[in-house]
Amino acid sequence: MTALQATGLTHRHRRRGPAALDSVEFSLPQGSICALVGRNGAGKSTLLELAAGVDRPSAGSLTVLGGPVGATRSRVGYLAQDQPLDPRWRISDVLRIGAQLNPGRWDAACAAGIVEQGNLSTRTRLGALSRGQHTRVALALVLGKRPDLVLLDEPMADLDPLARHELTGTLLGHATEHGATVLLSSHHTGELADVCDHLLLLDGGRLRLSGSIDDLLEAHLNATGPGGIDELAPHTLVTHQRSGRGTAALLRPGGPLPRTWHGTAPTLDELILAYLGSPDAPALHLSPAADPGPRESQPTP
Ligand SMILES: Nc1ncnc2c1ncn2[C@@H]1O[C@H](COP(=O)(O)OP(=O)(O)OP(=O)(O)O)[C@@H](O)[C@H]1O
Repeated sequence: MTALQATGLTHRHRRRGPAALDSVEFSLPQGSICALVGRNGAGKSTLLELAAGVDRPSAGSLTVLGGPVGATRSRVGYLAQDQPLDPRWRISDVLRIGAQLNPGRWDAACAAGIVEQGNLSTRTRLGALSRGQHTRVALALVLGKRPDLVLLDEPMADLDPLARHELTGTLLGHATEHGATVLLSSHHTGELADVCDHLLLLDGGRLRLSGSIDDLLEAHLNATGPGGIDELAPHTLVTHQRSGRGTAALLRPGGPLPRTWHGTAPTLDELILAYLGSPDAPALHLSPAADPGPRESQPTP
């Protein structure tokens, strides 16, 4: 089943303003853990807000857990970038409200466990917490709901490395145990390969890369060789650099490399940086396995 399906998804925050999302199309299989990446202002938060039902798309459609956004909201957990929790509340108030708002779904032990892991007393007021501790409590509220779809807007930004490690483990444990789908935005691209199996890369409101990370990496090569890029004509160049010894390129192979060239598999970090640094490289959308196969599209000027 598809957890999230966007068709022609377009959103303007102001009626005549620029499109924060422009004709975005993707489908995210249930159970996937998807990284949502892009530069500042790329449209990541906007996409998460639409999926969470905070805002409605200006055009196109978004299907969540097989239904319209409003109909499935009780099964969706959303952690916004600015978590709007009252600083006067104690942690115990948050856990109580979580239980009240989610009758029949609330996992008190899971929520309490996330709080305890951070050595936090439930009597502490939210206003007395550091940003990272505040994020931990907000995550307890989101995961305690046992959501089928977890939407996280830069959840790890304020966390120390150990807390990041612990909460990533908790998140993956939740996803595995409940077959939940996770969509998380992040600027920590180096850490995503260990956590995620799918990727959505947004740039200026347009989707530039989508698909399973394994398939996307397999579709690219780091190529180095003594000649210039004129020797790489059958391949789709994403980025290239001339150095003293020749040329280094990240490309989509369109056949074997020239004999004097050497190819290695890129890392996810290299792939993301290459696309972010090359706004004119053509987009690549690799559909989930059940669909007919790769669709390539040229960016619209
Ligand atoms: N409430 C709003 N009113 C008007 N424009 C907005 C609003 N929220 C976002 N935008 C604009 O929409 C575009 C996408 O913003 P969005 O917050 O979705 O980007 P982002 O990828 O999450 O960025 P960041 O990495 O900085 O969090 C930006 O140009 C931003 O200025």
